[in-house]
Amino acid sequence: SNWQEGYPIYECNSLCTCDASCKNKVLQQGLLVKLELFRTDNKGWAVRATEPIPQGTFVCEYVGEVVKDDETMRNAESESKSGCSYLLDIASHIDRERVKTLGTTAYMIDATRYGNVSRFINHSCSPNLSVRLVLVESKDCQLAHVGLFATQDIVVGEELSFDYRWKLQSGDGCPCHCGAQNCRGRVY
Ligand SMILES: C[S@@+](CC[C@H](N)C(=O)[O-])C[C@H]1O[C@@H](n2cnc3c(N)ncnc32)[C@H](O)[C@@H]1O
Repeated sequence: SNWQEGYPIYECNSLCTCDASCKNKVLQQGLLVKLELFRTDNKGWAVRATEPIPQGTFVCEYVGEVVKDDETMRNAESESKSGCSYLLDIASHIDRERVKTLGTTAYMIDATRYGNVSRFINHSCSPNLSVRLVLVESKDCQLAHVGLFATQDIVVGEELSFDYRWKLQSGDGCPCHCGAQNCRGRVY
C-alpha cells in the first residue's frame, strides 16, 4: 500500500499512453489536501490538517535543493545557528534489505533555502505520514521525488509528522518533543 515505507512507487509518465486522469499519477497532481501552518510551544512552526485526510492519501512532496554531502555539511553549519535543519536523506528512507535493486542515492533534499509546506512538518517517533520515493520521469533513484503519504486517518487539527530518521549525534543533539509514548528522546 501507499503508506508502507521502504519500497519506491513508480508513477506513469509522459511516455505512457494514459492521460491526466490516470490513477497512477498521484504525486504529479501536486498538493490537493488543505493544510495550515501553526506555531507550537517547543517545536517552532508545524503543519496541521484543515480537512480529514484518509489513510493512504498522498499529502505533499518533500521539495528542496538536491545537494551532495559536502554542500550538506556546509549548510548544516549555518543551520545550527538557527537551530533548525531542513534536510531529508533519501537513502535513510529506503529499505535496503527488501529493495536490493535500487542504485546508490548519494543526495539529500535540502529545504533550507527553497521548499514548500513540507519543510514545516515536524518529526515524530510515532508519525502519521510515511516517506516514499516516487519515480516519475526516470527509474534512477538519484532523480526520485519524495512523497509524504498518510499512514492512518488524520482528523482536522491533527499535526502532521514523519520520522526524520536522522542519525543520533554525539553530544546533546536536539531533544524530541513529539510526545509519543515510544519517543526515542532525541531528534538527532
Ligand atoms: C524541517 S524543520 C520543521 C519545521 C520547524 N519546526 C520550523 O519552525 O521551521 C526541522 C526542525 O524542526 C525542529 N523539530 C522538528 N521536529 C521536532 C521534534 N519532534 N522535537 C523538537 N524539535 C523538532 C528541529 O529544530 C528541527 O531541526
